[in-house]
Amino acid sequence: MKIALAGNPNSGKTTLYNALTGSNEHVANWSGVTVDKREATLKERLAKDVTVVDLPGAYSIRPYTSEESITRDFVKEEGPDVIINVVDATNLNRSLFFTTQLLELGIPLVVALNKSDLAATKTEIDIEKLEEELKCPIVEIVALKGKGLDVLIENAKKVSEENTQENAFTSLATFTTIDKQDLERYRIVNDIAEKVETKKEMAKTSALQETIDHYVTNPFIGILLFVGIMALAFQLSINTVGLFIADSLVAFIEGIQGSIADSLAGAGTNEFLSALLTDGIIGGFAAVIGFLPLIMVLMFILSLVEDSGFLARIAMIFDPLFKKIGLSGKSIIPMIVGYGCAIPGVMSTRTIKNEKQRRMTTLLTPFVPCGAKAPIIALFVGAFFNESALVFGITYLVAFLLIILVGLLIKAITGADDVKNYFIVELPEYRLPSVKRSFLKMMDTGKEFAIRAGTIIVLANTVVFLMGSFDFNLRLVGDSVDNSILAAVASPFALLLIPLGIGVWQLAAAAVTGFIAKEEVVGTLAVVYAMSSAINVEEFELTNGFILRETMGITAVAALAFMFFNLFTPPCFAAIGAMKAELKSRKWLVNGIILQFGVGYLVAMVVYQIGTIITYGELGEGFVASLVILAATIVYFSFLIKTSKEKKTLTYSNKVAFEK
Ligand SMILES: Nc1nc2c(ncn2[C@@H]2O[C@H](COP(=O)(O)OP(=O)(O)OP(=O)(O)O)[C@@H](O)[C@H]2O)c(=O)[nH]1
Ligand SMILES: [Mg+2]
Repeated sequence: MKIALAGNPNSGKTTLYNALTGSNEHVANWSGVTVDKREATLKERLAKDVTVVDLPGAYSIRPYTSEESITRDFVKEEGPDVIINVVDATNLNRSLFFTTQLLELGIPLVVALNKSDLAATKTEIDIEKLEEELKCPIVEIVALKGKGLDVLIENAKKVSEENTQENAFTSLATFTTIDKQDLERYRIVNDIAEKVETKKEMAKTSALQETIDHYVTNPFIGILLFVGIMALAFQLSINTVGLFIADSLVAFIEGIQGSIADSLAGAGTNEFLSALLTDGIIGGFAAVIGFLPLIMVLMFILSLVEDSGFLARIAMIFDPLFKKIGLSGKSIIPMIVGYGCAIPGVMSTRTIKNEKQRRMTTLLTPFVPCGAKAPIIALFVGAFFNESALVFGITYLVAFLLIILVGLLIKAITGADDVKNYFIVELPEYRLPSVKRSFLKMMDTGKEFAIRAGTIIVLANTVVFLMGSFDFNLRLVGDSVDNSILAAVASPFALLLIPLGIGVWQLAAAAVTGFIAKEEVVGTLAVVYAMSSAINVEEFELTNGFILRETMGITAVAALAFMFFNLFTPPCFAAIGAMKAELKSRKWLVNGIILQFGVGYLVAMVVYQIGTIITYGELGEGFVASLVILAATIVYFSFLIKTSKEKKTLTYSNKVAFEK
């Protein structure tokens, strides 16, 4: 037997799916989380040989977005034996529109009235009456707590065996146009909802929520809170809890590293080989994995914040700005997802139906610093700044501001569409975040991070170590690393980075390898400076990471520039692959990558040059070159914007001529 879970976005389908099958698919407090279908076997305890399919949320059987069509295609073409229509009981009226459409398919259907825990405080739904109206069984459940699942599955089995699903809404078929049919459907659904539902007076909690929202959605307070929370998250992850765990972890790995080095030396192993193993492979791995506890604690806190509904408020604050750049509030969701990893973030742009908005969002999402970029931020703010927590919070804010500015730029270049943005961000309710779910998410991110550190990163570190150990004649370079292949390959890139204050081949090599995976920036630094110990968490407690500062020989302002360069140039190759899949246009992909490069480079350059003048009262390196680059960029973009305007007027006059 195959059961399909269908219903409106955010109704709790995936929560139910996880509860029914024991899976751990991503659930979040907003619409459009699931963008593809998923299948798993029902827990044996409930019934044997049953497959459950989780589908993306849909408002209507006639799809508006590509993931909604996944839902339609599945229920129409693959014909599940039963549909469980997950209905958010706090939103009955809106949900029934889709329910009536599902009933028309004639597939056995059970309505799972979900979130009945929340609904209890707000409305009262007469279940029997509703069953009569819809002519299908209705089961109250709380997916979150796994309540009512037995009854739900029992009913699903029963309707599937009877297989006599009636369509209670045959009258609708007589309407000739879709629009008229939809209007009539709204009317019918409204009637039903009125008959079966008694709304309670606004509960105290809702009133409190409104008061809170009044303050939190004030841009000034909201953004301040956001920076504060990020700073606190940093403080907790790097200075207390995360540091404590990281300390033991790194000490453990270094212990292993030491004893391997000793035994290799004892066995008289080739010096180069033992260095490759201990400094290159284990050292680089340790440098990256040392950040694991930090990332995990950070993800745990962010996941709590996300679950509480607060992140959606931050999105709200940016909504008017987003509308100004021709995006809608919907574009915010991919960006919130993107703080974990840009790949699912970019993938969730699928929920945006307007093509231009979808493409813009795809290009803007990677500007959000993902989890893999967090070690870079932590390393540099930790080593170079006294107020590291604050700088950490501000970095995320800079990312958001950059998104707005780059959005404006894209809009200016591609020309504004005349799309009206009716979309309103649905503000999920505040609630106590689930520690368990945040914990699971943290473990998930941690696992991913550890796997990457153990595979891609180890591989990349090995290559970097080898390139750094040999010259082109394949002779060991020993201490004169400047003669190595790595130095030779990275030096041309370093030239380009001079106006950014980071024209050092080691840093260039780190930035380039960052495209394999952003953690590798840290990994490469550890290998090229043979300083896994400088990245060792203990050093964060030292006077501002003096060692790191001295080894790199760059100023704090240049460190900031290096960090921004790595954060805001294009994401890793895997994320670029995701961008390619969602953009579905070579032109957008190529120009998009050029744009991301330009932006990351310019931001870093401007920060370095202006920062150097302000902080040290002198001109930065490559000052003249930077002026030339800036001027050239301005000319280039003005040209792009101008030609786009001309093209627009051209098409317009063509059209007028045609109409004449
Ligand atoms: N209070 C309460 N919250 C629930 C319940 N079931 C789900 N939720 C919450 O509702 C939100 C949405 O849950 P999801 O399972 O992601 O919803 P979905 O229907 O899969 O959403 P899309 O994938 O976007 O279509 C999450 O914050 C859940 O924790 C429930 O029974 N009670
Ligand atoms: Mg889902």
